[in-house]
Amino acid sequence: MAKTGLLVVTNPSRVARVMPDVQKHFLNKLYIQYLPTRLSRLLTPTSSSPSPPSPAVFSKTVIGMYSQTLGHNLDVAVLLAYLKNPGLTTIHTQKPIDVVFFDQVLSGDEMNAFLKKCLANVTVGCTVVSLDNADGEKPPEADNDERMYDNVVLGGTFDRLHAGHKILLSEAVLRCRRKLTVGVTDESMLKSKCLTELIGACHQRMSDVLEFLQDIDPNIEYDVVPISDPFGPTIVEPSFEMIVVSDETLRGGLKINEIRTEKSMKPLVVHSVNLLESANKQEQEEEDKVSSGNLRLRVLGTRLSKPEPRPNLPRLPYLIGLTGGIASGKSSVGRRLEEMGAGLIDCDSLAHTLYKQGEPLHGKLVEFFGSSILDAEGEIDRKVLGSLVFGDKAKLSALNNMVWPALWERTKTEISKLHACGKNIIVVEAAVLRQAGWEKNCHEVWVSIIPPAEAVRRLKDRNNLDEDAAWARVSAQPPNVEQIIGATTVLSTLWTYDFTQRQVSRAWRHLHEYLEKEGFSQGNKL
Ligand SMILES: CC(C)(COP(=O)(O)OP(=O)(O)OC[C@H]1O[C@@H](n2cnc3c(N)ncnc32)[C@H](O)[C@@H]1O)[C@@H](O)C(=O)NCCC(=O)NCCS
Ligand SMILES: Nc1ncnc2c1ncn2[C@@H]1O[C@H](COP(=O)(O)OP(=O)(O)OP(=O)(O)O)[C@@H](O)[C@H]1O
Repeated sequence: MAKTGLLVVTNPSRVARVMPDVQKHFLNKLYIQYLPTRLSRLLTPTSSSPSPPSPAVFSKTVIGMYSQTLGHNLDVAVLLAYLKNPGLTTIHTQKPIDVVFFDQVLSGDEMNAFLKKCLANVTVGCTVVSLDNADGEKPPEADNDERMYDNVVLGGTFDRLHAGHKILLSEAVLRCRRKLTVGVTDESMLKSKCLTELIGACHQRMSDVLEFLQDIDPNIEYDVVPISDPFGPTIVEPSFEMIVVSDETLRGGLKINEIRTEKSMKPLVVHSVNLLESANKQEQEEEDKVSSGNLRLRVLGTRLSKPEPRPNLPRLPYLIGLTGGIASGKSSVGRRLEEMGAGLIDCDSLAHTLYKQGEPLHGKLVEFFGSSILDAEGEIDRKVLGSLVFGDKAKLSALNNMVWPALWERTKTEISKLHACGKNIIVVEAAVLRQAGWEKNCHEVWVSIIPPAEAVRRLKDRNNLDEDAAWARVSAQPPNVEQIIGATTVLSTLWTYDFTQRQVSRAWRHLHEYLEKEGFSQGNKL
């Protein structure tokens, strides 16, 4: 079950040291509360100090704490409400806390008193752990930019909210007194992003941002809005005072100010944060910075969802429908799976055998389309047939209605043959898997994707098509976002052959783990 922890730190430089102990508790979410004044202050509050420091002084501390949790695969949220309002005596979290860690040795009484008095949301069996870590590391320096603003703004895509995003959002919250507006890019702005198909829906990203913000400081007003250009509300709303950007988006902030000045609006204070570098690059294809693109790359070849139950199918042979757009690399993925031990059926090649003279389909097609589709030897000329159906929906659908059922019958025969030869996992590679409704005949679907522009490039190379003809082919197909709906595994052949191989190996390994866990093997070799 998902577990949530709270790490109470008195020395923020010690987070990295205590993380391995925290990890032993199998958490998936970790709140961090930095208490610059000692715990005893929270337990026996006196009147708050006459002039608490500006929360902005904690900027480097907060950034430092996020950096120290990198590589631990945990959803971390550094709580800011208490740092902004030292008079608060209770720590609020949206998720109930199952375990509280302290970065210092405390008595059982002290820890239980903290649990009772200072935490608003704990589970019934919440436990406390005192992590014995000697002092040593110096706390980070305070930030000397102490300015705060009533109205702060920032923007982003915020896919798979990561530590870089959280730093940016925290910088805004620390400096915001009243209202924070966050622009979240809608689908129209994502076309050029790598693996754009794997970016979450705009409403989901907006709700993740809002949940994070309400966790770290529930005491300011949030307005999270979709944006469909790089400026969002910043060029129409005069009340904004400060914008938070990073080194890489600084130019966007400056452009906003150019436009505001042209429109006689006060320019924004542009607060820029350094890019957070990645601590654990897992693939050489990843960027050096912490990024959503890296997280999307890591998803390739993993299991995205549980397959829908298929009570209509025998448990073995286990059938994987492999599909994807034209030139997306289906065949090369299929071949790799075959090398790893799967049975492979290439429906495209199989279809060609059905067109041969003597096959029932041959006669049916001649009857429907006429003998003009035959070549001198009496074989069906697929090019001529293609030209008859291309651009004529009714004819294309008539052809499909003849070919698809016959092709699935032949596929079933091939499946039986491969199973009889000992293949318990069989890959059915078919470009038309979805359109023909064959996903229901398979236990699960895997999809290979590449950006449309790359498909065009490959078609020009491989099929000698000109640019327009290549685009016509690519555009006639269902887009990648539709192809991946319900797929358990997504792969992409956009990078090197070696990276494709690593994705396929990962997918094959994860599939075996899943099949073993679900009892598909029943003693059979998979
Ligand atoms: C057009 C914009 C909003 C699109 O956002 P983008 O797709 O880059 O968002 P993404 O989710 O990748 O990142 C969001 C923000 O976090 C920053 N960020 C991302 N990774 C990191 C990191 N590792 N370290 C620090 N900051 C990071 C980005 O630089 C960006 O500022 C952005 O690029 C931009 O130009 N921002 C400046 C202007 C602005 O904020 N406009 C909207 C105002 S509502
Ligand atoms: N990293 C890569 N992994 C696999 N294939 C790649 C890669 N890079 C380029 N390609 C090329 O992409 C082209 C398309 O691959 P393939 O024939 O496997 O696709 P396909 O989806 O089966 O195509 P189609 O449906 O058009 O028959 C091939 O020419 C292949 O060499």
